[in-house]
Amino acid sequence: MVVPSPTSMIRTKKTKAVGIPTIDLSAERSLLSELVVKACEEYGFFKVVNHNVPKEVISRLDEEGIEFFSKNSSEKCQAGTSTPFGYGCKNIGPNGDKGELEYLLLHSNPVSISERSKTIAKDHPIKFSCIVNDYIKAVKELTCEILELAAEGLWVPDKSSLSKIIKDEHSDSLLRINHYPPVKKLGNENWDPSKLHNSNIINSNNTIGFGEHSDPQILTILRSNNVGGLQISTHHGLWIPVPPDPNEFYVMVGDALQVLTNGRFVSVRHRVLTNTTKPRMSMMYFAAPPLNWLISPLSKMVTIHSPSLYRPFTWAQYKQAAYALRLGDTRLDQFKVQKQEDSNNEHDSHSL
Ligand SMILES: C=C1C[C@]23C[C@@]1(O)CC[C@H]2[C@@]12CCC[C@@](C)(C(=O)O1)[C@H]2[C@@H]3C(=O)O
Ligand SMILES: O=C(O)CCC(=O)C(=O)O
Ligand SMILES: [Fe+2]
Repeated sequence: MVVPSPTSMIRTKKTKAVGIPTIDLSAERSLLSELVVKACEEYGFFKVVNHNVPKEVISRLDEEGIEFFSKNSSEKCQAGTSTPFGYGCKNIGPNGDKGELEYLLLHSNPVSISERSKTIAKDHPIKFSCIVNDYIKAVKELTCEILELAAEGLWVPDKSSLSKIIKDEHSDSLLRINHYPPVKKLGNENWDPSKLHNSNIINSNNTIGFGEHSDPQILTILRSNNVGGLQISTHHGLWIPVPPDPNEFYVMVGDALQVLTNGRFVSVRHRVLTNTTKPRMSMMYFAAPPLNWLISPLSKMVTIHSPSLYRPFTWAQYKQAAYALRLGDTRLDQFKVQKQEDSNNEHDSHSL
């Protein structure tokens, strides 16, 4: 069932109740597929409960994250500076984006994990890789289950047309563990508005942990400790705080799924604000296609009345475009099919 969770209910100025959908995966399948499609259409975001990811798989990765981030900075830097994989601190991506966080970014490939484990967990690399692999295996199964439900709900003839992209052995999926140390509220005596310029301070209480963006991949499966800060933007541009829940997962529609569904699902824009007293730790599985996978709307999503909105591109081309842009940029614009009138106008202006 989709039930707006009471803690996530907030009221806009027009006193409209807005709640994040929660989907109980133990419900009946035909109902579930409808609910997944509805949540993906309305928010591009929902929470799943009764997800079958074992508690120990989650708690063991949690412990590894806590142990790693409690090390001193020179020890953490030995994990290799993020280019893009390894340890990163404050710098997000290659184009000058910054946030009040540190993170570990890993490729989901077991060979890559095994290599990275030697520098991330020097004294127990094999244990660390097993814990990471177990977590990835479990969340990958959850991702495939959700993608199969989505395909069923969209009445796509081949129910595996989305999940098979993630199941491919060359899938470019990633795992990221983010750690947001608390950022103290500025006392009035320190309050210098000139310092606001170009900084991550958005008001006197919170700083930006991770700036507004959408995830480029197909689906993101997110889990965090009990400290909030994540916010999602509704299709109307309203920011909704997401209540933290260490036992459950949140699911986000990414840009690639927006294309595969020909815009019926829209990737969710989100951001993280830091807490003033407590550290937030979150872990994201970014489910992605193989690099050479050609991404274009599923044929069922293209009709005479809803022609393809995007031109086909490979995941490698999309990644290249994403990495050439800033975090908050809308990268999909570059891949949109131009409307007939636009191209006519363009033609007119050229011929002037
Ligand atoms: C600024 C950037 C960081 C990012 C790559 C990018 O150029 C634009 C997309 C960003 C993002 C957001 C979701 C997770 C992530 C790993 C990804 O695939 O795209 C990050 C990239 C990153 O942190 O390297
Ligand atoms: O840390 C979070 O809760 C979300 C981080 C995020 O959006 C990302 O890493 O892409
Ligand atoms: Fe994100």
